Parts: sequence; C-alpha cells; structure tokens
Amino acid sequence: MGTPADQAYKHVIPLDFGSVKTMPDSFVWPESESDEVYSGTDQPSIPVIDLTDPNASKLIIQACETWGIFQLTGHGIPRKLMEEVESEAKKLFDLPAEQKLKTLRTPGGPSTGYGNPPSQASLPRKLWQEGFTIMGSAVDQARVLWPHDYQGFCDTMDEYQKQMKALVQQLIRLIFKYLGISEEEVNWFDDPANMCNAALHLNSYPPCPDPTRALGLPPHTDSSLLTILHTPTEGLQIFQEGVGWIQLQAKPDALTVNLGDFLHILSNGRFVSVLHRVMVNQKFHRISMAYHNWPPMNFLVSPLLSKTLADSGQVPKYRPITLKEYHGIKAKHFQHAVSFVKT
Ligand SMILES: C=C1C[C@]23C[C@@]1(O)CC[C@H]2[C@@]12CCC[C@@](C)(C(=O)O1)[C@H]2[C@@H]3C(=O)O
Ligand SMILES: O=C(O)CCC(=O)C(=O)O
Ligand SMILES: [Fe+2]
Repeated sequence: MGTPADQAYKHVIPLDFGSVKTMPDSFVWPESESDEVYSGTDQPSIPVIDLTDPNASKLIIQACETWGIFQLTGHGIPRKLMEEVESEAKKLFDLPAEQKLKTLRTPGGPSTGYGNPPSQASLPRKLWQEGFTIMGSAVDQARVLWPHDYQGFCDTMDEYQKQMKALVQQLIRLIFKYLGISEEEVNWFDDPANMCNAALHLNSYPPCPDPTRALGLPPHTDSSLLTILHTPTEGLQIFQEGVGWIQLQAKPDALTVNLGDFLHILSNGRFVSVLHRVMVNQKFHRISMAYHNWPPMNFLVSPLLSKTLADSGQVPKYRPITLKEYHGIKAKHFQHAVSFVKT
C-alpha cells in the first residue's frame, strides 16, 4: 500500500511502459472518448497563418474566434532548435523508469519534474502517456538524470523557452490590443517576478499495444492563455461543433497555437478554448512539446480587464478568478472546469 506520502504521489506516476507487453484494463477508455475521427472528403482545415503575412493579425483574430487553434509558419524559431528540443526530450524519456522517477514532480501546483500533473487526478482511466514539466531552469533535475552530461539538455531547453517566450509575447500583444487590454496588463511578461507564468511540458506517448482502446490525452482544454505546440507527428485531434473530431496534419516547420481557458474567460467567451485529445499508435514513440503560458498565479483575471468589452456594456459571463484557484477546479472537473467559473 505504501505510506501516505506514496499515496499522495500515486496519480503522478506513469506506467513503466518499457516493461509491459499487453495493456492493463485500467488503460481502456469507453468508446465515446475515443470515437471516430471525421472522414468526409470536405473536412474543414485548420487555418495555417504565416506570421510574416501583412494580414497576419487579422487572420489570427479570426482563427481565435472561429477555431481556437491555428498552425503558424514564418514564426522565426530555427528548425534546428525544434529538432534539438525533440531529440533531448526523447533522450529523457528513453531513460529507465527508475531514473526518471528520481525527478518526480511535486503533487501540488505546477513544478519542474517527471510525472503526470495533478489536473489528471480525477480522470476515470489511465493515460498511455508520460510527461516532464519544466518551469524556468531544469538544471537540478538534469543533474540527477545525467550527472556528468546535463548541460546540453539545459542549454537546449533554456534557449527554446527563451524563443517561445518572445513568440508568445508577440501573439499576446496582438490579441490584447484587439481586446483593448492595457499595456500594463501586457507587462506581465516583462516583470522578472513573473518569470514562471509559463511551463514547457514535454509529452511522451510510447508505442501502444492496443491503440484503439487507449488515449494519450483525453478530450481537454488547456488552462493557459495560449499554448504553443510543437507536434512533429500526427496524433493530435480537435473537436469542432457540428463536425466532430478532426485530425491535425503534421507540418514539420509549423508550430500549432491553441487558445486556453484563460483567453476564453478574458474575451468573455468570444475566443474559443479548443477541445482537443491525443491518440496513440502501435508503431512509433510520439513526442510533443507544449509551451503553456498563463497570467501570474495570483492575478485576478476577469472579462472586464478588456476595455473593448467593458465599454460595450457586455455582461461578464465569467467571474474573476486566479490561476491558482483555477488549477484546483481543473483537478476536480478537468474538461468541464471552465463551466464552474460562469457567472
Ligand atoms: C503546465 C501545466 C498545464 C497543464 C498542467 C501543467 O502543470 C503541466 C501539463 C499541462 C496539461 C497538459 C495536458 C492537459 C492538461 C489539462 C493536463 O492535465 O496537463 C494541461 C494542464 C492545464 O492546462 O491545466
Ligand atoms: O501531444 C500533443 O500533440 C498535444 C499535447 C497537449 O494537448 C498538451 O500538452 O496540452
Ligand atoms: Fe492540450
């Protein structure tokens, strides 16, 4: 059974995937959660936006209002860095389970380390997935994983986070400008005290012996303002009302930007926080990198921060909420968390 401390850690410990040949029953999801993907010939395609296009701002706002997700080219992140971050992540997940477990994240709020986040504690089934979250520097954990060879991992993750942060700033400025949110609010990003309002989450989905009955990630929305995904291979699907599940095409040079619950709340429901899930496969080990960006932990976010909304006299559909409180709601209600913030 283990000590109470072991019990508390239970939900964050993934399976030792290397040691299993058949899938345990605890990983079998009801069919409705893994139901079929849209297969019509007229499948609507997710917007692809070139950031260097003079119309990029307009296209991004349109995508935020209609899809809540878009693929971004012309983003300026070097291809080499994207490949390096993927190969460093793979190096980490290929380590023996007992080694990875030495860097287990704490069960509370977001922190650096291995394991599944507390927000997955309420899920009815287990996931064919393991994760490693990085908030700021990962040097303490990397030293444990590779005592004599940790610098390469740290340098790559630091550089990638630096470039992601700059890209997020650019996108958020553009979106906040449209919502009429003041420069002071945008300065969240420039305040050194708010260094950790972002996390780079590395996802690993090992080859699965029974992929049609398992899930890598169940249908969910992210808590973030926005998340920048580097998903080099297929597996990510999004849900569109009236259409169903749509498979995203892998585009090696593009980054995928998906909006999260906090932009949905800030925009008073105008921007879509896209429902998405990850399917697994039998053939290859899928890796993805997600850079989640939030407001500072204790900052009270309300639709009324948007001058555009306040001036138009719209009634707020969501009450003011901090990320800290929201994480608690997410851990209890997962996919339905945002409906618990409705006024
Ligand atoms: C940075 C974070 C957001 C996240 C929880 C976490 O601490 C690490 C992983 C993130 C993720 C990814 C999959 C979906 C999600 C809901 C989850 O369970 O873990 C999100 C979390 C979130 O957005 O709240
Ligand atoms: O693996 C993916 O493609 C998506 C991961 C994801 O949705 C997340 O980390 O929130
Ligand atoms: Fe997600």
